[in-house]
Amino acid sequence: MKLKTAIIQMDIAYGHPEENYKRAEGWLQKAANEGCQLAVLPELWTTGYDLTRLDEIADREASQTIAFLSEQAKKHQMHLIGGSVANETANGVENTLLVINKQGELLKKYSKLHLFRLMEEEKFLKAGEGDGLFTLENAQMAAFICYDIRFPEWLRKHVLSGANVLFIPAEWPLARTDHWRTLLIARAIENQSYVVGCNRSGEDPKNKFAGHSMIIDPWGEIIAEAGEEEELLIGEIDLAKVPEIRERIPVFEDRRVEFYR
Ligand SMILES: NC(=O)CCC(=O)C(=O)O
Repeated sequence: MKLKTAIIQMDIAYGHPEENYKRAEGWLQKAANEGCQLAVLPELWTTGYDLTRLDEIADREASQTIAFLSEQAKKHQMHLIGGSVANETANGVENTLLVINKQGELLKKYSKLHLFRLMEEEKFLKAGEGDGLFTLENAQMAAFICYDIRFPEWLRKHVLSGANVLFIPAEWPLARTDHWRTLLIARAIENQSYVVGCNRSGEDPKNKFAGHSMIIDPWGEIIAEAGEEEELLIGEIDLAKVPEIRERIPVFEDRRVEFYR
């Protein structure tokens, strides 16, 4: 199965959800015009990191964003890894990723497991407690959010459950571009899986962001990589490559878990 995939490396209007819905609508139209079957949005794309105003701008139960993405998915017949949003729940505000299929159905909500202190997430957000697994087009996939990629054991747990396409929406600062690129490539090589990292571009009052979204194949080869600026990045995910690579180097057969359980 092959999936023509669009990464929407957009700039985000700080604290302005209505403006960001408009921007995302424009980018999704462009992805549809290019014949993409799946599109990925960045982390916290409706609000950016305007965390001190979450009481005004968070999306209650992510309902407005789910309605928006569902309509867009149906209109363009495109699966959406709908980035993440500030999701106001009874538990507090979570940083929640949404997966919507092309029929407009919500397949998955995943709330960021590891909160990132350098951007004060722990002061304003509640950490999630669920996994990132979902099935799309009969293939098992998983999604994570930004800082989560620094925890290889978390991604590996999903790969051992069968996921072999790993999506990572992010707001990763320019100051650590090398970490972003290196960690994404490493996660692809060690898990012999596709890695699709969707970062934002632009800046907010505290950070300039790296861009450099990437699609990396299970051998670790970069299929597509964006620059720092806004861009619609397109590449193909070919699931047949996964068993091919796992046969070439049978890492999963060679594990000796009795020594490192
Ligand atoms: N939004 C984030 O989780 C940023 C993570 C990050 O910058 C890092 O270095 O890790």
